[in-house]
Amino acid sequence: MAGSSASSGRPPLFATEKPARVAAYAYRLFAGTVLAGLLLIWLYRATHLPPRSSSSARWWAWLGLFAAELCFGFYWVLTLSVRLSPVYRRVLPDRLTQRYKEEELPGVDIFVCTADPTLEPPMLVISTVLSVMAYDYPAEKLNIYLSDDAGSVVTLYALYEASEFAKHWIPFCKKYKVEPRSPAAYFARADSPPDICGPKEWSTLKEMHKGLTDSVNSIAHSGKIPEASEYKVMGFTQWSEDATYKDHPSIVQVLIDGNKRKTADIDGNALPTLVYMAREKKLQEHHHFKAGSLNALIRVSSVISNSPIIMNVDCDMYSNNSGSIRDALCFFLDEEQGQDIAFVQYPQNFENVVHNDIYGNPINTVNELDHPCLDGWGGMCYYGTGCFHRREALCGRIYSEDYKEDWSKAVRKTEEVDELEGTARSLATCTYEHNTLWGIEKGVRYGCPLEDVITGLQIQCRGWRSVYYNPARKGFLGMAPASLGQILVQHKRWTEGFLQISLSKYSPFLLGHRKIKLGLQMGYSVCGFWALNSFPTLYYVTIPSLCFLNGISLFPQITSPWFVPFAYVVVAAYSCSLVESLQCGDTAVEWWNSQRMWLFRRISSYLLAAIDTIRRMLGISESGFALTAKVTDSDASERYKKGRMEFGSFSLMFVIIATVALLNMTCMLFGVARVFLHEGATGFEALLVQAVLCALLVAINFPVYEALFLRKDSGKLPASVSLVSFCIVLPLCILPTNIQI
Ligand SMILES: O=c1ccn([C@@H]2O[C@H](COP(=O)(O)OP(=O)(O)O[C@H]3O[C@H](CO)[C@@H](O)[C@H](O)[C@H]3O)[C@@H](O)[C@H]2O)c(=O)[nH]1
Ligand SMILES: [Mn+2]
Repeated sequence: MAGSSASSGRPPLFATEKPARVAAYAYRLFAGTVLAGLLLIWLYRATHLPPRSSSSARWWAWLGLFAAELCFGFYWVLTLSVRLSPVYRRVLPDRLTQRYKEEELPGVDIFVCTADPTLEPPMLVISTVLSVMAYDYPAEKLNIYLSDDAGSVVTLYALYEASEFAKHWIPFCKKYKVEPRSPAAYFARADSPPDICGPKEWSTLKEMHKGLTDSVNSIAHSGKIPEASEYKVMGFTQWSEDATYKDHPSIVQVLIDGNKRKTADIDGNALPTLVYMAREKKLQEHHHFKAGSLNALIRVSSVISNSPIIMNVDCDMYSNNSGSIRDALCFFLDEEQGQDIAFVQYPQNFENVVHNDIYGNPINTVNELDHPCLDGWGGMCYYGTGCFHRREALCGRIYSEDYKEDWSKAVRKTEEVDELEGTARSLATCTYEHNTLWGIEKGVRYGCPLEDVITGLQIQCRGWRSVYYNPARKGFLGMAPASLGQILVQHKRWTEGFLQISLSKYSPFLLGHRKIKLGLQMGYSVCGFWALNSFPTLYYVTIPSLCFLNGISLFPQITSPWFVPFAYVVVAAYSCSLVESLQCGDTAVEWWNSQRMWLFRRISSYLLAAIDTIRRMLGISESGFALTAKVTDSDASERYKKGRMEFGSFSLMFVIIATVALLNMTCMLFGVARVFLHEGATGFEALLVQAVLCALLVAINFPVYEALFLRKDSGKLPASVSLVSFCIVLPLCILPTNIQI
């Protein structure tokens, strides 16, 4: 165990553990053998280049493979950074309780973001809000802010209803220590009351929650709020008829003023402060998506509560662990090791993933292996949700050793709520940031679809550290997209963001030079260069198969000693990945599914992201933020549960996927037929590796063939995609390969 707070004489509030040394050495040894295999492959490619004169197609194909293998090799070296040096954190919240009285604990501001009441239903949003309102933390110290980028009256209505329901829900949670504290998640799972709770109390609350759900859903459906007078006196009056999602004034409404204690729960206890904010939007002003709303929240909260700790979650990511605030504080408040910690990131876990998820959604290996390694290098990334920040660090402060945080500093500039709301509104106008450092040096960064990662990197480059905390009871649960199209679009946005960072002056290697460790720079680049995998992968899954069809051999014969490094690298890499996956809790089917998703993402999302990034760098296009839908229609969600991939509509990404799948099937069928007809079984000797590669690609693409030929439901691949793919595959397969290029 590292880091005892020896000099302060106080026992530490958290512990850091490293795996046994022998495991680390064994991994290094293994990595060394794979590296040796890679070097031999490169050597083989360089020394066996076919003469150009005999077959120029073979020469070109060979060169391309060499380039692809060089790329894979370098990328693999980068990925070593997320396998060496993991650390695991454990918190000791009992010590925190012993050391700090409740009134000495710091204030915490929690930000929840939503942007569209259709894609993000208000009921989902308020379930998240209620879950964070019910944290096991003194209500006077807790302030919840909801940013509604749509400026939707329906969302405010839902939040108002939630504030009423909270008066019953929070005391219930605290009295019976229920988990999780999202009422929707709780009632979906619990079918009987907690032990000491009477059935009447439980069923009354359950009914009340059902009433809330029905009323919010029906208002969301109709888009009209009830005429009843109570709603008119609130911020509802501020909506004018012509306000739209993209054009509306700033609205700040304090729904529960924790300071005034006018509003108490049914037991007479204080409730956390609850604020609704819709920042101003104008068509001609760039609003910078989520980053813009987070920065507006930082400013608005600074005049209302100004807590030294800020936590932010996406609207679909409810708190699943009521102890998370205290856990996170163990890091910040540790006298010896906490001074330079800027943020504590929790992993992203999903509530809606099914067993043997077809999209490989459980990201267990990333959560269990990659992230602890980033932490080991001193800098877990900021992933935009489920993250506790030190306000000062988020607002641009450079770390210095003599800096001491004043945890009790929360200020409230005025007692009058009207005045407060007025000041807060002026901080949420779209002109406020003109000629300021907001979005550049202050707050969350603008101009990148991955505002979170670049912001985290910048904070680390200012001398701060971050930690990763992955407790057994998950801190947060969100919604994973459950349709292929949505996943690919989401990954395209992320990949574009990562590549943009990697190719800019904010790249981890440039910005982080001498500021963060080399291992961390490489760790960032693992995702940073996702996009660059796209070209070699696309090459590897098409050219060797086409060459197989045409009888062009590109790999050593199975009897040649050069076959050994190829076989070793592939078998070693894939078995290691399978073992890791199983160790982290995935099933073998999930591993196989995630390999398929890797392939799909690389040839579609990553490829288009790379192309779009180049276009953006040339000034041809601008990056946006395609919101991920959090609702799936019921047929589609049934298909998801049955493990059917959801295609449905025409998209360029589906065309690429279908084309690669069709191409491989054609090459396999006609390639095998050609060898047998012309050369007999001995003809396979030189083509065996390609035949196996082609067969594996056919096997992994099985769901695509199903969607192309077998399925009748509305999630199959549309005929237009099949048609375009056929039109591409056909000429490719009959293209003569003996032309001199
Ligand atoms: O203009 C916008 C767009 C989005 N959001 C909010 O941002 C969050 C994330 O959007 P979502 O569509 O769910 O994107 P995801 O791809 O699921 O988000 C992941 O990736 C984002 C970066 O691309 C991070 O910001 C998120 O935290 C991370 O969960 C949601 O709460 C949205 O309401 C806004 O507030 N304003
Ligand atoms: Mn999301």
